Amino acid sequence: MDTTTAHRNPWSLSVADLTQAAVFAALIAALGLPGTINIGSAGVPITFQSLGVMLAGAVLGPKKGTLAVGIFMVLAIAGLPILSGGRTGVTALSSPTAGFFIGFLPAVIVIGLLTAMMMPRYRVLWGIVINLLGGMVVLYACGSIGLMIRSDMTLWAAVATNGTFVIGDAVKAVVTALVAAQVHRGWPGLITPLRLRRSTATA
Ligand SMILES: O=C(O)CCCC[C@@H]1SC[C@@H]2NC(=O)N[C@@H]21
Repeated sequence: MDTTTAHRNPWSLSVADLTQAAVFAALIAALGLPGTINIGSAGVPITFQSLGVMLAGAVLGPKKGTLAVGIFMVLAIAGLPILSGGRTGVTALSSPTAGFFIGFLPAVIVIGLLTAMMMPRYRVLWGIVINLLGGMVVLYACGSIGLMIRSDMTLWAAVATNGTFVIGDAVKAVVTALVAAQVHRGWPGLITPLRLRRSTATA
């Protein structure tokens, strides 16, 4: 059986894939250990866990990255206090951070898919744009919807709340792209390139 990256079923999962996803789920949990910084009254903390979500998508791609964030979220909802500040997923879902917590999933999917479309060559500038798109635009959109539902905020108040996070999250997007570029240089093939159209080339 041919097991090269080019010929593998893109949706199959090997033991190595599962291991990588588990390691990143643990990394996201560990990034919650430094605790939280609460600025403003919205009840949404500054956390390093969104850095972990960006890293999962940019380093592992859509399949393994989504699995990593999925494992992390399932463990949090199951009651492990692995969210920043020692909270569980159930606490998060009933709090102002609900939209951000749920938004981790679409964020990693968008980052993973766009990164896989850029591969096999990781370009730092495009990586930064992709991380900003998934880790800020998509995540903030979900977070704002959550704030409107959980905190009865108006759309504008909810969107304005994100202003607190912009600089920190932009730095996370840059750091993620730099780390991902190094990883993909040293470990080509970690992400299966994604093409929208089937190649018709006959070698
Ligand atoms: O722990 C939770 O329930 C989720 C916290 C989400 C915090 C969001 S993620 C995007 C933005 N950047 C941060 O540093 N904090 C917020």
